Amino acid sequence: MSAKILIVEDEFVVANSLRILLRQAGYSVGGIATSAEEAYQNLQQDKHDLVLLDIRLNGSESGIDLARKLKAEHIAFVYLSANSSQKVLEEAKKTEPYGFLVKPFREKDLLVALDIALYIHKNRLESKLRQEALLERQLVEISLEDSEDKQTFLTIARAIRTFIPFDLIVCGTRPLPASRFDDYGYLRAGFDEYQFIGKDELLTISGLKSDALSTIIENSNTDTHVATYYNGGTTDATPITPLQSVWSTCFNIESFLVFPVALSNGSWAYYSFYSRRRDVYTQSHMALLKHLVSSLTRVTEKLVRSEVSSTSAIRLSASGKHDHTEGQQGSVSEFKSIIGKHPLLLAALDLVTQVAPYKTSVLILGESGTGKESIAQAIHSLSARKTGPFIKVNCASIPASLIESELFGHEKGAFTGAIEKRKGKFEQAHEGTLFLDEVGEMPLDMQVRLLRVLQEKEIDPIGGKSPRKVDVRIVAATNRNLEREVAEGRFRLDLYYRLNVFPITLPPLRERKSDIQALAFYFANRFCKEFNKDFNGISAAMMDELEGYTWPGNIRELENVLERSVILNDGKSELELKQSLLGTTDKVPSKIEIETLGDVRRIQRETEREYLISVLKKTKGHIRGANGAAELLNIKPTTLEARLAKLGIQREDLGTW
Ligand SMILES: Nc1ncnc2c1ncn2[C@@H]1O[C@H](COP(=O)(O)OP(=O)(O)OP(=O)(O)O)[C@@H](O)[C@H]1O
Repeated sequence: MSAKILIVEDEFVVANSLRILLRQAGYSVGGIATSAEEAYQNLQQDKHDLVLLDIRLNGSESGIDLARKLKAEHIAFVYLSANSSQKVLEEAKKTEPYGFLVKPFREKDLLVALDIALYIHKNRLESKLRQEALLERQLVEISLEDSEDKQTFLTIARAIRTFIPFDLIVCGTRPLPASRFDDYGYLRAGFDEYQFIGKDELLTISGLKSDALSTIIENSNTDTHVATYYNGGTTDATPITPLQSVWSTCFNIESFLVFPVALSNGSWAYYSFYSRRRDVYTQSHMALLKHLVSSLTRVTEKLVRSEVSSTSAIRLSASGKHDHTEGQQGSVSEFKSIIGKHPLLLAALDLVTQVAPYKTSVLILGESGTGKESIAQAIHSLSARKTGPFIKVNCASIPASLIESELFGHEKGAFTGAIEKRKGKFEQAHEGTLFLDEVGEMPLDMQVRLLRVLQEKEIDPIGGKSPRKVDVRIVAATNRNLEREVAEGRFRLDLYYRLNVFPITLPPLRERKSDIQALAFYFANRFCKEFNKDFNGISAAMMDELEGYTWPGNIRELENVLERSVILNDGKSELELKQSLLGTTDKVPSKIEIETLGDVRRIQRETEREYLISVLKKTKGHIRGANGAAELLNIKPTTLEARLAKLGIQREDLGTW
């Protein structure tokens, strides 16, 4: 059955020619609307698969206003606009369109954009519906479990977090008498680590006296309405209550969302999701909660102990002594080697758990060394394909002439030098995951072939007689800005959309500096074990410098710095930087140009080289034995020899002593 499309366009001539074109291409056109209001009526009367949307429309609402509603209702839409100013594009981008075409466009571009939009929509919708059904089932199961209230709330929080991100989740009932404060919550302290926050904790963290908190509560009996809040403003202009202000200030909150649930005894329970990031909450989060309201009510009834007091208030049992930390870091074992608790990292890991079980293609974006490969591996390990192969292809390192045979394989004799049949990476990854690293570097002609494989799910080995079916999940990664690559003609738009079904962006290390210490200790421990040395901590000066540096090479660079520090350490004292990261000591010229990751690596190598040469000079070139360089450095002679070879250090470099 052909997809049904609604055209929302205020210029009749344009709309009519679109209608003709779409019908010729085999689509069914449900109607033409000239304003957002008219479009809305159309959509309520009739189900459409996709909306083609102009930004400037008749009436008070723009295409972008309409898009927000479409997004909340999971209706696919593609913008068609003559307006491509940066400001409009940015506003439009926030609505997460399925495509954007700038008028005038070619017929071919429109048809490709529609094909891709419908593909993405089908994939997103399928995974969303499966996930919603899963969450609904989880909530029902939680409502049947026999556990204590605090634990029940934590289980609810854990189930919801991949759908509605939060750094702090709070629940409470209203009306709330000033004499009693029953709200409580969990602060997310790691991927699966939560800290309980009740009245005592809030008083300690806020520094408020009990009386002051009571006054705040008296003035905070919120109305029973749904709202999202952005950095001080609210979606419906309702003022933030003093109590919400306290939570926000104490935990550096930038945006929050409140969802009330009506209880059978006439009172209300409130769920508040707080985030340290701006503009996190959207209408689609609200739509999800509304969709789940019956299972959420059921589980909330269980959560709220019906202890009807004289004021007929409901009490949430959050009193008594509490453990401060519930759950444990890394209970999802696939994440055990992914260190960090920064909200940006946790948000990315939540997306990983959300998408991993499905076959959906994933595009991992992030600068070099941010952990893209580690995340690709976690996606594989969390999927049903985990027992199948995980095959990596680095698209940047294969010469253009070999990439086709590398990916698709060849038959014996297919070309000069093909002395035997060879399976390509796609076939090797059958029933597993193919990780296309640095996909932005793939030559354009290979992009066409890759797109065909993704569409047809079959490969054509070079010299083969017929195509072969392959069942492969694609996870691609790039450190390039693919949108810019598309704009500059180096990356195909259709492949971009096909790969970008589920993007996950990893933050650079300089944006998650609070993780540097944990990462540094993790790497220090790992390398000390590897080099068989005792770990005696990291000096305060070194830690200051690690935290002050901007890390152009991200986690990989930090890992290298720690490896070098461990090698250069005597195994008896704290780790130190033998060379400033900022290149400020006299060994490195102060006006050193550090522009690329290559520069960073070069400087690291030079520093290590100089240090090892200076140690070897002290030992008069002796590596082994008592007072040899290996003993001074407290590493195995074979390890030192391997390092010397890697750094190209030879006897001549030591000069005379
Ligand atoms: N969160 C993390 N915790 C601990 N180690 C990490 C983390 N993220 C990455 N690493 C380590 O940092 C190094 C670089 O990570 P990885 O190779 O996954 O980065 P990448 O983004 O794929 O790099 P590139 O773009 O250069 O291919 C690896 O040794 C990896 O194990």
